[in-house]
Amino acid sequence: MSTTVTSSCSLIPQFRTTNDLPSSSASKPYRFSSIPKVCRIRCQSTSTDEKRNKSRNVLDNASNLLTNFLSGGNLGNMPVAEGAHGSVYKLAFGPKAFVVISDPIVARHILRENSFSYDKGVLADILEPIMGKGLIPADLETWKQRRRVIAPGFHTLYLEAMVKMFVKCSERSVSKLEKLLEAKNLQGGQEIELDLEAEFSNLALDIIGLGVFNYDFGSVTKESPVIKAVYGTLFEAEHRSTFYFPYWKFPPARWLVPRQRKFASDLKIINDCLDGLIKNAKETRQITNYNACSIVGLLFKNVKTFIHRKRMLRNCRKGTTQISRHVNIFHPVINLPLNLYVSLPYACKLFQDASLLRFLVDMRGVDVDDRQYVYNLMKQLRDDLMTMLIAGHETTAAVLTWAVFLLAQHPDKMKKAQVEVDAVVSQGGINLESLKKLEYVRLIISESLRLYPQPPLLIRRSLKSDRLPGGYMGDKEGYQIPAGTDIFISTYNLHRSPYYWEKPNEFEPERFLVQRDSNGIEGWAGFDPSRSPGALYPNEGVSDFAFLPFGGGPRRCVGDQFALMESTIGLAMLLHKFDVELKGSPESVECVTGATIHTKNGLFCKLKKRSHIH
Ligand code: HEM
Repeated sequence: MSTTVTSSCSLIPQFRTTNDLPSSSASKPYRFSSIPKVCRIRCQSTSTDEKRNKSRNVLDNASNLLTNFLSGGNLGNMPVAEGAHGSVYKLAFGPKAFVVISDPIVARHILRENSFSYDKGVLADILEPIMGKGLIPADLETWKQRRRVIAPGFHTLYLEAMVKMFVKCSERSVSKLEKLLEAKNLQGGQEIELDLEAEFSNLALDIIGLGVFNYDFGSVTKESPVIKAVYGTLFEAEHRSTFYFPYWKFPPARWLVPRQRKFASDLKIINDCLDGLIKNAKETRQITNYNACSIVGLLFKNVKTFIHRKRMLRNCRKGTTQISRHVNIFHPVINLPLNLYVSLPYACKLFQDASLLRFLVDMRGVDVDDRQYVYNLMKQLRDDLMTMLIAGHETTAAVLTWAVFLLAQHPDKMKKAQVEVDAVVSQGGINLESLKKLEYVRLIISESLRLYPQPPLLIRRSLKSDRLPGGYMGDKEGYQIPAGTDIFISTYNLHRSPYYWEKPNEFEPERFLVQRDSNGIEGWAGFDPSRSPGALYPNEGVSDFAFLPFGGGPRRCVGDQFALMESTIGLAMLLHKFDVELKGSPESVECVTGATIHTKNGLFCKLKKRSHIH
């Protein structure tokens, strides 16, 4: 049972519904939350009755005391959450104060300008048992090493191979729906009713399994112990994020509490599966002799270019530079033979197994004589894979769910998207190139992420004292915060703020095409798509940190393009075949658990085959 704290503050998410938050129902085992109960707040009332004010003051004083005690400093002049929206405010929550940020200037400071003064705080505490030292919860030192290794994995050739896989997996999902409809037709029915959220969850799981470790969960068509274990782990993450104290940290609880025993056994199933996949990837490793390219390089250009090339290749082998850059340094015309020599073997391998695991194992190498090294490498790989499995699954499923939820309420926009999709499909189908023509579908995905960001909060903890900017309408002097301050950057508030968005609560995918000036907001550069020419999707750069679906700064999502392309393709292929209507009232479905905003009881829809499809 989840407790909802009624507050007059503007901490996200502000729900339109007054329904209770979902309990940890067994019918929805895959719901994942990585944000603790303290974030699960709804703004329901603006009542300022004296009694509540008094108790709030008591709480505020208590939280100040505790925060001072824990971090040796105080939150000084920062306003307390009381009724009004604010850029920066302090929220007394039980015996602890949290700082809530709903301002792009302050978000930019924390995420980009002073990013290395913050770590993941509460989020890391919760995720560490599951993701270990994976990128999301990792401390700064670990993160620096890991990010350098993983980010290059998302290079252009990889994304190209992924697009093909997204199409295949989406076809599998759509064909399952078609079969259901055919069966219904036999009984005289014209449409099927089903929970699209569950379908999207299966699709996203299959895609992430193939994209990250070339493992086909096949969850669209079957269940397996590994899938069950994945959902079980996510379920436990949700429990942990919403429980009052971390009892699981006491070793006996791991044996005595049945759910903790189950969690351990789920983790073991997943880890065994990952270990098997890593072992297999290691055994089938084919060392591409990238250094040999340096000899061929002598034939080309001058010595300076050669040295530069050699350095890039060395880095590439170590995994410290991006393969896309590495491929680019071989000028396509001048160095054609060299280019082919390097990229063909890699491209061939991509054809067989394009997964990130393949890339990480091939590029990093394994010194089989050093057992400790191998152990660490295995552990590191496992944490990385687990992190991406979790980070890339529920988030994408939620984006697709909300996109359909919004489209079903705007049939004109659904039609517009279908016209676009039909044109692209009739000209040869969906691929990386034709994705560029799916502009409206891409905008729909971005607008869904604006209205329903996943996660709705970014969590940080200050590692040292800092002075936050005051932000729009805040204190010009800014706000001093001590080390240890817990911070929530409320993307949900930011994405729906009337200061940065016109008609902020309306579904208007076209808004991303229009420039918006800073509206007199000092320190904010406004919204300007031309700041990121050629980008397929709007980002924090074009909005100067008013649009943060993938975070911003160095700890920005590493899988953003993967996720956006996957969602665009999944949605386009569904809309090509079906008209979708919501079953039930839209107001009754909005709900949240930490990492994703999801529906209360699934997204039940009616699917009708479109008349032009035979
Ligand atoms: C629509 C889908 C997705 C959304 C909305 C999303 C959102 C985010 C956000 C907001 C962050 C930053 C968190 C923070 O600053 O605290 C993040 C980080 C991350 N995401 Fe995603 N993500 C998505 C899909 C994916 C996918 C598909 C992958 C992997 C294949 C992925 C891997 C990661 C990783 C590894 C990080 C940590 C990056 C770092 O700290 O360096 N995400 N994601």
